[in-house]
Amino acid sequence: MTSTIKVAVLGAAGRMGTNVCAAVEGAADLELVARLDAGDDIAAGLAASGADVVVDFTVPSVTEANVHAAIDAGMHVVVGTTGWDDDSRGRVTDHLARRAAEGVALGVLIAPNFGLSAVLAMTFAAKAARYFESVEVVELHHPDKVDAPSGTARHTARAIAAARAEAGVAPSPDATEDGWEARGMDVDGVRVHAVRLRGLVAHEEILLGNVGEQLSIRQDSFDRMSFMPGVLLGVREVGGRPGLTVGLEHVLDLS
Ligand SMILES: NC(=O)C1=CN([C@@H]2O[C@H](COP(=O)(O)OP(=O)(O)OC[C@H]3O[C@@H](n4cnc5c(N)ncnc54)[C@H](OP(=O)(O)O)[C@@H]3O)[C@@H](O)[C@H]2O)C=CC1
Ligand SMILES: O=C(O)C1=N[C@H](C(=O)O)C[C@H](O)C1
Repeated sequence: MTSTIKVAVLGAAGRMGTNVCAAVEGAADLELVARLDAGDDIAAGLAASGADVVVDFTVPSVTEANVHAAIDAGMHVVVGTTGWDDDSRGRVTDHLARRAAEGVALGVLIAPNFGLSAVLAMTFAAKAARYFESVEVVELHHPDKVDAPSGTARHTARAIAAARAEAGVAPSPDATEDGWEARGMDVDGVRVHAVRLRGLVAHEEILLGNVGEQLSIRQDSFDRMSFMPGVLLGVREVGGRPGLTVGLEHVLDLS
């Protein structure tokens, strides 16, 4: 008989956390052992839970501390929260290496987006990026989102920039002088624009242009249920992937 994976959810009362708790409870091979949220003692709650895997959908200001607490507790981690950069990811990699040296092999998966449509849109955009003179990213979200641009848009822009650099493609042409906020945020040389609109959930469009033609790659998450298959896949897979993995595309083997 195979044993169930015990799961603790951080940010359990939030928009994503609520859905994750329900998805875990609905999966026969998973067991929800803790719902922790703001005001809880995360380290004590994790220690009491006996979780195998911790899922974090909290806020950018606390997610890194939560991940380190989970690693200290000897638990694998699946992270959907945004706000990560090279420095914070590096500290997680170092912490995992120290734990591995102690004989505790743990996996952390940080995925800016767990939606299949979003992961595929990012992958297709990176593949197309070398063939177009211009490329820009537009992300569109609900107005209760605390950060901008989205983690997905940053991840998309980074992947596009890396693909263009590898192919030796010139920067997108732009005659605008410096200081024009309307041109969006420069993420590794790719312009990213953020829309906040009541009624939206999570959406992204990547625009690629050449003389006389345009390719638009668009994905829409109309419901947070769209993220759940990816989250559950991450929970099932993270224990078999020691170290830090960034992006669900690596778990899906789309890279
Ligand atoms: N990777 C992906 O596929 C997706 C990622 N996201 C990201 O997930 C994150 C959460 O989004 P969303 O659910 O919409 O946000 P919510 O604000 O609805 O949920 C966040 C929850 O975390 C709680 N929280 C705050 N501080 C702590 C803490 N120290 N410990 C534990 N819990 C805490 C909040 O409590 P309180 O409200 O009381 O402060 C709240 O209940 C965001 O970064 C978002 O961008 C969202 C959707 C998909
Ligand atoms: O806050 C959200 O809602 C979302 N956040 C993630 C992001 O910033 O990319 C993922 C998705 O876009 C929904």
